[in-house]
Amino acid sequence: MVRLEIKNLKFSYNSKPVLKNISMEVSPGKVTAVIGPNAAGKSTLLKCIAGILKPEGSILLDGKEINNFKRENLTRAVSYLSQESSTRAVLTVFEGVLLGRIHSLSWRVSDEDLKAAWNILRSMDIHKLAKRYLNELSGGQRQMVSIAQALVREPKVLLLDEPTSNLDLQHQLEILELIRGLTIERKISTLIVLHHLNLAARYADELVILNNGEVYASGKPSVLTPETLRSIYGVNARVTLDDHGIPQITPISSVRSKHLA
Ligand SMILES: Nc1ncnc2c1ncn2[C@@H]1O[C@H](COP(=O)(O)OP(=O)(O)OP(=O)(O)O)[C@@H](O)[C@H]1O
Repeated sequence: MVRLEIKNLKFSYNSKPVLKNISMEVSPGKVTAVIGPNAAGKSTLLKCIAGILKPEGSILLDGKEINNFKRENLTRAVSYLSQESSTRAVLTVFEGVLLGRIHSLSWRVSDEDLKAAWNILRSMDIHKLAKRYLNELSGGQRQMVSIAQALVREPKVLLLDEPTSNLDLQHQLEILELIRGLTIERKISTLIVLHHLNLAARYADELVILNNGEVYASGKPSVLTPETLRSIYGVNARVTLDDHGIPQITPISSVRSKHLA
């Protein structure tokens, strides 16, 4: 169980500021969704937390700066699934998932590693793909395998960048249910970038709305109000609450649109 804290995070690409003083927390056993328009800085934020980019400010795991972690300890604790994960290696699905446990694989694959790979393939209902080659899969199947690679490591912190972007509706729901279930069961601190606002409202405990490199608002899904959607996304939308008090968003028009009411 590891608490993730981010304090005054700043990052620039070639002196262009992309993250401007971000502070937020992700609690163990909770799913926090980062939402916001294109180019808001969502992927950059995840890359900073994963240790791929070196920002200013603090990223703390249980109060310890990630800069002070040895690389192997950071990759053991934090599992990161990027937006553009692809592999050119000629591997089967099973081998690819097994590689997700690279931190524990030594010269010999343990029974525990094999079991963990099978278990995750089964729980995602993709075990029938086990012997297929990764480069022969559909985009959605490949995305499922990438998610399996991230989960098989049994991380303390899970960072997922648009993990459901290529999935059909049934798989989107199944995967988000699985991620939510594992987050609660294993007390993972899960941070997930999602564009689909209704799914974010339904599956996340907390939302962080990024806009132009800053936290515009954060809190329970009820932060998604028509005013926020208009201000952040430039859309007119209706927001109703379902039986559980979860906001359901119906987009109506772009505020720029001249043709729609
Ligand atoms: N490698 C890079 N070099 C220079 N600028 C970059 C690089 N990667 C991203 N940027 C810029 O940083 C800003 C934030 O990009 P980022 O990918 O973090 O946004 P995002 O919120 O994840 O967007 P999207 O929803 O479109 O995926 C954008 O203006 C983008 O053009």
